[in-house]
Amino acid sequence: MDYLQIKRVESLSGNIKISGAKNASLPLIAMTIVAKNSVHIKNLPHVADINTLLKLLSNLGATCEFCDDRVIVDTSSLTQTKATYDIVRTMRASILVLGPILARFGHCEVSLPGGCAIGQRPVDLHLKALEQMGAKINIEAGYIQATAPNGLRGCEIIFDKITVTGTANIVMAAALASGETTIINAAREPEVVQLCEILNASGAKIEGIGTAVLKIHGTNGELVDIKEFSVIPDRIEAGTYLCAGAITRSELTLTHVNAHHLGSVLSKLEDMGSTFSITEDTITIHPSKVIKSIKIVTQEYPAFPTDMQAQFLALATQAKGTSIIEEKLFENRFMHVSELQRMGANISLNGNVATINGGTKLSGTDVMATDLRASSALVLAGLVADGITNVHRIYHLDRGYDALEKKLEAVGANVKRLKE
Ligand SMILES: CC(=O)N[C@H]1[C@@H](OP(=O)(O)OP(=O)(O)OC[C@H]2O[C@@H](n3ccc(=O)[nH]c3=O)[C@H](O)[C@@H]2O)O[C@H](CO)[C@@H](O)[C@@H]1O
Ligand SMILES: C=C(OP(=O)(O)O)C(=O)O
Repeated sequence: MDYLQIKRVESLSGNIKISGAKNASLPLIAMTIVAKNSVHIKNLPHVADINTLLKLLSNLGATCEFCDDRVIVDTSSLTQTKATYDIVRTMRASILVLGPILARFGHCEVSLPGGCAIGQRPVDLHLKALEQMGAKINIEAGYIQATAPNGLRGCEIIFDKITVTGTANIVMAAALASGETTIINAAREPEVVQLCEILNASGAKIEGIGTAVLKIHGTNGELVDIKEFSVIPDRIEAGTYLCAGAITRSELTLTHVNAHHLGSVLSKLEDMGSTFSITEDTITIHPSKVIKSIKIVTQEYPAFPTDMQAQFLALATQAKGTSIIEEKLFENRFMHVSELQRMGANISLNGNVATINGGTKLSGTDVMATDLRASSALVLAGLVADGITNVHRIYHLDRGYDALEKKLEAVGANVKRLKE
C-alpha cells in the first residue's frame, strides 16, 4: 500500500494547475447513459473515482476510450442494468446511474451504497422521488430493484433535505420522463449547474438552473444528443491548495480555476487574514504571517462546503486564538481530529462542533487517513509539522486528488509517495 511522507517546509511558491472536478465529472459520466450519441468529455481529473465509474459503465456494456484527461463514452451498446456491490461499495456515487438507467430501460438494479466513514448517507430521497415519478422500488438482498415499465412521469418533488447526487439523479431521470418535473429544494452546487447546462445545450429543457427550484421538461424517452464539453475546475482541490498557501504562509497561484465557485472559501480565508488577486481563471493567495481564528458552519452551496471542513480545521490549528467549526452535513466527519491531536493539535470535540485552540506546534508522526478530505487535512498539517509525517491509507486521497504529491512538490514541498 502507498503512503505519503511529508517533511516540514519553510515556504512554497509557484503555480498549481487545478484539475477538472471529481464531483462534476461523476454525474456527467453517468449522464452519457441518456445520450443517443458517443460523448466526448474533456478535463477529467486522474482520480480513482473516475476509473471506478468508467469501469462500472464498461461492465454494463458501454465503451469508454480514456486518453490523458479525455474520455469518449458510448452507451449505445449498454445492455446490462445491474450495478453490482463490488463496484458500488468502493464508490457511493455509483448511485448516479440509477436515475438514467431506469429512465432509459424501465428497470435497474443498484447495490445499496450503505454508510461510509463520514456518515450514514442514506439514499431514501433519491428513491422516494423516483417512486413519485411512477417507479416501483423494492429493496432485496442489499439491492435497489427499480422498475418503471411504462416510463417515468414528471411530477412535483420536494426534497426534505438538499441532496447533491439526489438532485443530479432526478434531473437525469426527469430529462427522459414524460411531462414536467419540478424539483423543490434542489441542490445549487456548481456541479449540478454544469450537469443541467450540458443537458440544456443538448436539447433538454431545464429552467431555474442554479436556483432551488428546477423545472425539467421531459423528452418522453427520446435520448438527447450531447455535445462535447469540458468539466469545470475542482473547487475543493483549489480550496485545499489555498489552505496549503495559508498554512505555510506562502504565495501560490492557482491556474485553471473558477473563483466564482469559491466564494465562501475565499471569504473565510480572508477572515483568517489572507488576501487574493483574482483573474478570470487564476487565484493568487497572499497569506498573512498571523493566521486569525475563525468560526465556520458547513452548509449547502453557496455556504461553506463540508468538503473543505477538514482542511480548514488543519489550518485552524495554526491560527492565533480559538476557532469553532460546526459540521452540519455529515454526523461522523471529524475522524481527522484524533489524528491531528496525535500530531499535537489542541482540539476538543463536542458532538458536531470542534473547538480548536490554535497556535500549537505540530510534530510529525505516522497518521491514518480516514476519508478523502481527512487525508488532505493531514497532508496540510504535515507541511508545517516538525520532523516527518507519514500519511497512511492514501487510497482515500487517490479517490479525489489528481497527482497531489506532484503538484505540491512542484511548488517546493517535500512530499513523497512511498510503499509500506
Ligand atoms: C459525488 C459527490 O458529489 N459527492 C458530494 C455530494 O455527496 P452526496 O450527494 O452523497 O451528499 P448529499 O448532498 O446527498 O447529502 C447531504 C445530506 O443529505 C443526507 N441525505 C442525502 C440523500 C438522501 O437520500 N437522504 C439523506 O438523508 C445525507 O446523509 C447528508 O446528510 O454532496 C456532499 C455534500 O455537499 C459532498 O460532501 C460530497 O462530496
Ligand atoms: C465526500 C466526498 O465524496 P463522495 O461523496 O464521493 O464520498 C468528497 O468529495 O469529499
